[in-house]
Amino acid sequence: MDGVPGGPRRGPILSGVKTFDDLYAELKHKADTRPEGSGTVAQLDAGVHAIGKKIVEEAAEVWMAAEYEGEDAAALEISQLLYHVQVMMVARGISLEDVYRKL
Ligand SMILES: N=c1c2ncn([C@@H]3O[C@H](COP(=O)(O)OP(=O)(O)OP(=O)(O)O)[C@@H](O)[C@H]3O)c2ncn1[C@@H]1O[C@H](COP(=O)(O)O)[C@@H](O)[C@H]1O
Repeated sequence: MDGVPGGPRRGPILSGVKTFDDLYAELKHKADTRPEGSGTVAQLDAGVHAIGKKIVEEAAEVWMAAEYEGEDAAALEISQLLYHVQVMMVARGISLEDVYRKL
């Protein structure tokens, strides 16, 4: 996603790895440009209700993986939950700064 406005930003620890901020910039870019075949665009078109259901589903998968599976499986589910939360942010026009201000 090099060349996408707003990202990528590489820190010393996560060199070469997509960060939370990178992903948000990528999803925002997808929303703005609506490329063919983008799952994110399909999710955005499905709407806030459908995205919300996906968040709940992924949150349950995080819980189950954390309780019954290994760290790698739990990390995968957490990454998917973060993705769907970001899709919701883009759908509702909530920026990273809006959220960071609440942390
Ligand atoms: N990080 C993600 C990501 N995490 C999760 N997902 C979606 O969420 C689903 C979660 O997996 P599950 O196993 O729960 O899915 P499932 O129930 O089998 O899937 P569905 O039938 O609900 O799609 C995946 O199938 C993906 O559709 C993601 N989709 C996209 N990304 C990243 O988002 C960016 C934009 O993606 P596109 O919009 O597809 O180009 C790219 O960098 C992608 O790597």
